[in-house]
Amino acid sequence: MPSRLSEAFKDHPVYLHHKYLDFSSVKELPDSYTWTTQPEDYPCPNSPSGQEVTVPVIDLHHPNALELIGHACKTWGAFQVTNHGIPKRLLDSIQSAGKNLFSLPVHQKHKAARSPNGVPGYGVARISSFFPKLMWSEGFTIIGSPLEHARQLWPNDHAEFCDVIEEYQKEMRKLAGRLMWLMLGSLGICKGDIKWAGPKGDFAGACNALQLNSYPACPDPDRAMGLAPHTDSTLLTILFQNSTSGLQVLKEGSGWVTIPPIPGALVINVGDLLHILSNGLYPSVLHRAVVNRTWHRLSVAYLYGPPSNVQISPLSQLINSSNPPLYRPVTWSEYLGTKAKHFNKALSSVRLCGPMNKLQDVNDQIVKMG
Ligand SMILES: C=C1C[C@]23C[C@@]1(O)CC[C@H]2[C@@]12CCC[C@@](C)(C(=O)O1)[C@H]2[C@@H]3C(=O)O
Ligand SMILES: O=C(O)CCC(=O)C(=O)O
Ligand SMILES: [Fe+2]
Repeated sequence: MPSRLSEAFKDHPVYLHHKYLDFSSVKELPDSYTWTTQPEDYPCPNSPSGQEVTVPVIDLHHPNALELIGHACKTWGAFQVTNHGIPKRLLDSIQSAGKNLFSLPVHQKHKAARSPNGVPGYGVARISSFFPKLMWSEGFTIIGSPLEHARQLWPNDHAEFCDVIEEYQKEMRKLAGRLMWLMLGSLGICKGDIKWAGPKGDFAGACNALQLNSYPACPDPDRAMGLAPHTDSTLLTILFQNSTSGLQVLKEGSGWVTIPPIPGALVINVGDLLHILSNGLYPSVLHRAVVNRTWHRLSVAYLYGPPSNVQISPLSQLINSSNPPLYRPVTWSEYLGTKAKHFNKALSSVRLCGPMNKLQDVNDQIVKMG
């Protein structure tokens, strides 16, 4: 069983046999990037009442932030936060760092290519192998220090990139710990209840991955897909998006709902491990990224999880005779391996027999496309 995050995929290599595209030179969408969709893939974008719906925007200094977050996790599995303490300067810097990286020539980016059974490096989303068509995006994954790959990208000139990434990781770690206690607090869980949060309750052993996503402007956006529908295999994900919209979440009864970029705000997604920890009370959110004809879009996802060897299972405080545990214990590394093998069936594959009609995993509704 792999014990480190960077080894999570060693038993599930992904070989993607295709030439990387120089997106900027493509004038017509190639067939391999053309997604054919059925009308039911696009459920009505507004609520049945005709009212516009959008995920809650929560000021972290609001006196009722805890309750607002609990409600957002239960009903949406996603929300935006403001007043989160991440300086605007750092958000601007991470955006420039991402822009510099993705605007390098294709052959240069390939020098930092992700290996088939590895996690860090440049490449297409790992979930690509589950879809017959390619996604109109490229990504760069960082686990721990960015140094090794940054050196391959900029042999003499990587210090600034590394400094920004390291500061971003440090600030995100603090924010993720804060959000964890707000989310857990809203479930009635207190500091002493989570042993792996460590003696200071700062989740010092938590693991993370940083994913930079680039979505170039696309000649035929209605037939392309930036990032296919998926849930994150995390406790929570903190997502920065530039000023171009594209992120959508699936909301029951409303269909795909766009999360509009708000300057300075960050998007928080509930991941599969929080789904398990909360025994399904906070369901992980199915989301995707669409593309557009005019604007380049950049997003930076901070994927946050427990120490890789800690077993995550439904919290005992949430279990009683009418609420039996719905999931078996699983480590983050093991779950990532399961996801690499079963993708949208990963959550059901760790589910214990239970009242399936009471709670359906969001992944069971995953949209068939391609
Ligand atoms: C920790 C991780 C979650 C992730 C796989 C990874 O090892 C690093 C990349 C992450 C990411 C980002 C884009 C979407 C996603 C589904 C993918 O293909 O790579 C997620 C993975 C995940 O949450 O399962
Ligand atoms: O680009 C986005 O908005 C979504 C990115 C995402 O879902 C991810 O990196 O896991
Ligand atoms: Fe995601």
